[in-house]
Amino acid sequence: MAPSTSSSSTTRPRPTSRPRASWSRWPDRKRRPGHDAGPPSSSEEPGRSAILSLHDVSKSFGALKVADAISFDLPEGQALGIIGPNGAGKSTLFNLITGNLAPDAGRIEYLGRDVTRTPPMQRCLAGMGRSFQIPQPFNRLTVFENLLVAATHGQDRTESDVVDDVARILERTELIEVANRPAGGLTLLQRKRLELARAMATQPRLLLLDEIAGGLTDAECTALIETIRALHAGGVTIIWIEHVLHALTAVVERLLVLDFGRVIGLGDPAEIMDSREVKEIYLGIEV
Ligand SMILES: Nc1ncnc2c1ncn2[C@@H]1O[C@H](COP(=O)(O)OP(=O)(O)OP(=O)(O)O)[C@@H](O)[C@H]1O
Repeated sequence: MAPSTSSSSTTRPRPTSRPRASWSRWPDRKRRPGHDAGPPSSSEEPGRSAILSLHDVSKSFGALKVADAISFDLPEGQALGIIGPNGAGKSTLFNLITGNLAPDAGRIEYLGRDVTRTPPMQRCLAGMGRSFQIPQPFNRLTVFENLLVAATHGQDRTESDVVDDVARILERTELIEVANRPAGGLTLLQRKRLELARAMATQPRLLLLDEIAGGLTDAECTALIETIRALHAGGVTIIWIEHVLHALTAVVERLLVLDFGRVIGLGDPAEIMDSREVKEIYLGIEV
């Protein structure tokens, strides 16, 4: 499919009980980028420790290899874009990073700790936030209530503890005007904003965005880019899977290209977009 939008689905885990992680208070969420704890992994940028490192991570579904010895470091504070043809394994990679899938081989480090077998909820509590390709808010709850749930679920915070945070997020994601509207009645752009806001309400240090610009008009996309840019400027590390390339390259500092579960390119966005592999495999241009 041409790089623009995508329609394949991703299953969202629904809140169930309220698991208490033994290290649910780790790390200190007040710390900002550059004040990391734990032994740093090697990073491609000297002086910036890696918030996330993958070492030869592999995953197969039966005979289909969807992650093939994937390795990379993500320096804290960076925005990394992930592109690749449909079925390349991009959402699977997110599921491996967040713990929704277990790798067959390899190691994943987050904030200097081995989290390869750590359950998704504990990774979320440690600051991994995620938006899903298909927004699935609680439709009968208002926008505000959706954010209250996201901000308190599984955490030691009550609704009154999070009200100020939620109000700030409503402003930053431009949802204030619809705060008291049921999520089921929102436009697509508002649903995308709510998806972003719900991820932000979990207080992420690392924010994973899965095709959040898909299906938006150019004007809506521009508005969303500005919101994501502002979040990134506030210090949040981002990994963003996107087929809307102009949106992605307006924000990210590095691009990773996946094809059949393999990393076939990683580096400066302009150089990556100009590479033969991307032109031939992803853009379908004969070089
Ligand atoms: N749970 C699963 N069981 C079996 N096959 C799966 C499963 N999840 C994904 N796949 C397959 O793995 C491959 C990679 O899927 P994935 O959703 O990660 O690709 P993607 O790059 O995100 O694609 P898109 O751009 O269309 O969203 C696809 O062929 C898909 O059909």
